[in-house]
Amino acid sequence: MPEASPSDTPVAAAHPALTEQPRIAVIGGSGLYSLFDGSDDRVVEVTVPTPFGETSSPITVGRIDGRSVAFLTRHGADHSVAPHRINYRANIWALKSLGVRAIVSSAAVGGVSPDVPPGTLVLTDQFIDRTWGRPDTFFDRGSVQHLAAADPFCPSLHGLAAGALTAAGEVFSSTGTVVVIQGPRFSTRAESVWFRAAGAHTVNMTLVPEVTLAAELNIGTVNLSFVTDADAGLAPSADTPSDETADGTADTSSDSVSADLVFRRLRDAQPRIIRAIEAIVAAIPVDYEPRELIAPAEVERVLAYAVPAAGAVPADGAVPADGAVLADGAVPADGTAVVTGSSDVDAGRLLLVTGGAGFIGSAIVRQARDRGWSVRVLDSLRPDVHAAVPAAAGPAAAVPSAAGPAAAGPAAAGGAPAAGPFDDDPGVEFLLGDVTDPQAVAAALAGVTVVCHQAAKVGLGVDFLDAPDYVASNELGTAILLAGMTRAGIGRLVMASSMVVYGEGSYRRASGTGDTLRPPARQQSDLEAGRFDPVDPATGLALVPALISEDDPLDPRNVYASSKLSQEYLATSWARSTGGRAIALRYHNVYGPGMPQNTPYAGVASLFRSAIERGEAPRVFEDGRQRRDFVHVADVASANLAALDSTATGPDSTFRAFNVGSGTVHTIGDLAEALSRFSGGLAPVVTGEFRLGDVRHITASSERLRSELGWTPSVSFDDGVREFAHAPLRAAVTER
Ligand SMILES: CSC[C@H]1O[C@H](OP(=O)(O)O)[C@H](O)[C@@H]1O
Ligand SMILES: Nc1ncnc2[nH]cnc12
Repeated sequence: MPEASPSDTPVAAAHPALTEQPRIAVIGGSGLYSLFDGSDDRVVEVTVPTPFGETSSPITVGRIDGRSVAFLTRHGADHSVAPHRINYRANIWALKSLGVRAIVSSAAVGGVSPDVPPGTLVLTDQFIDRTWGRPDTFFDRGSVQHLAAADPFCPSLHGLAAGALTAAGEVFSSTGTVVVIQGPRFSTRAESVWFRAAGAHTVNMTLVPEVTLAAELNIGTVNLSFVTDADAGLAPSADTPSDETADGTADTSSDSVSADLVFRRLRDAQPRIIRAIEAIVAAIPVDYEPRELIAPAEVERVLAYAVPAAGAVPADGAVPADGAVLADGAVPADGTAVVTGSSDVDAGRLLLVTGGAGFIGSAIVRQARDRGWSVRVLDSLRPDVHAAVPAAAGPAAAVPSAAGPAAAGPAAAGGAPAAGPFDDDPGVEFLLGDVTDPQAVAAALAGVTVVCHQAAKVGLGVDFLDAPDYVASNELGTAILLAGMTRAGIGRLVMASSMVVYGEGSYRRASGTGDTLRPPARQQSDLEAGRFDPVDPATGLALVPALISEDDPLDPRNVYASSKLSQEYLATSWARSTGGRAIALRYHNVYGPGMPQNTPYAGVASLFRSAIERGEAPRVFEDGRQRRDFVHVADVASANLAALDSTATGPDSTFRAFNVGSGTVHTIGDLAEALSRFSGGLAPVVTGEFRLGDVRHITASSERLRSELGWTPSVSFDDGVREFAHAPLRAAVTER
């Protein structure tokens, strides 16, 4: 029992419901869902909100041997949190915030070595990590820290625990290397044999990253494991006398692992395990000081991360306590990134917007910030779109990008933090880098909950020589992003697609009879002769344009279009093979403030606006009667936010495409006329010129987006064009 000392004086509690700081915590593994006597009215239950989301369970604070001790059960009180989905960061951050310095963790383990047969208590002192995709550090943004992990468990707590168990008359193994597997499945026989050959004694699913996260916050951990089973069955070996079966293999089937066996053995052993835990707790001196493996100032910085406002994360469990998916919501507590109290389920969490410095991307970033997200932007600031490029602050060892000509510019920064377009908002982290650069993508994905993929080379382009750049930027970029997401265990994606995947719009026969149909690509000779409208081959009459729906056939007619469709197919394959949820938003004609001007990739609204600004008449191609759906960029951004929300729930392995259009049909001539009128510029000139790759009419039904995601556009054509007539465009790109 510890001697009373001056530092025995209770320390003021960090939580309003507590009168004293618990310096010691017990984390209960399987079978250990409560520690204190329920009838003890001094036991207090607290729910600690964290920057990383919910803890596995509320934390109970009671007394062991006169000491205030916090208890948290790792899988939740009803064992509802699977090992790979435990929100380890939330659990450890919450304990640290209460003042905990020492953790006694309990775990059920399988024995893979004859040294630790079922029934053995083991003081684990080493691990081999076979987990993946778990957010496993507090230092993945802002400041990078590298934990010295040679002895991940605290040697002094280990010594104290060994002494306490010996004094209590326990028989135990004072050393043990655990292999931590991803779970929730158990190991194959081959894996089990391999673990043993690698020198491991036990196997478990939860000790990593729990112990290293605790160490990152300078909390010492001692682990008490109970061997419940012989894993896949001990492999025969020279030093193992085994019961042999007829075919000569070892018969350890009675101890082979099953969940039932684990829970049964834990139940039987529970009094012994609790006695051992109590003995260890009692042996920890009140003045125990953990190792300072990380500079205290860095730990303080993590502790100072802003906690989402109450209500930002529903308490009803709508957001699972899921470290792997919820990932990083941590933001510096400088007041700038604190959640505004929105009821957004993802508020405070980290959203990656690729291409977030672009016209549409930056509108998404702004709306996401308004909704309480933390946002990271990965953007290469392509010189063919972005006029002014800040100097890269990244490493000199540039990682070349495959994005073709554009890569010669700032894209080579490899995902380094850089001065960028969001410098006025510390809640936005800007990384200069290209989605075709796997290292930049890996850096950008760290700690991310959901990805909004806007980075792309857009527009009809100059000529076919643009093809490699379209394919590299859009197809290869998406493949690299999806591979990175798979590696990082991120399962939610919203991506920018385009109406161009349909090719020509949808039409009906003049008679109104029959299904909708799709005319073939227009002929040069027809266009030269001013025959712009597709005709019904059967009657020679002009076809009547109809709204296109997501189930209409896909018919990409240029390289840009095929690259967008390929992005959709990649996302479909990714969702199918990883269990992810992907949404593609097929944008119709987006316009609004911040549109890039005078590039071959700019939309028609920007070309008209630029002409008017130069004092020229907007030049309208064909006869100006081409029908389009002009949708304001703010509405496109809100569609993205609705789509991002919807990926938080619903079935896994899904891909769904949605049109994004205003629902009102206008002609290109209407747009030119309205822009001239609202800006007081020259009236448009209808030139009869044409581009072979253009389609005649294409207008969207956005019914699916409205009915399934509850989205409605908020900017009317008149209001939007009036504003756009005077709104700033993105700076002009000059030759470099
Ligand atoms: C049926 S095994 C369940 C569970 O138990 C073990 O660990 P812990 O005691 O930390 O919960 C195992 O690794 C699994 O996580
Ligand atoms: N055999 C085993 N493998 C992984 N985790 C376990 N927990 C208890 N037994 C286990």
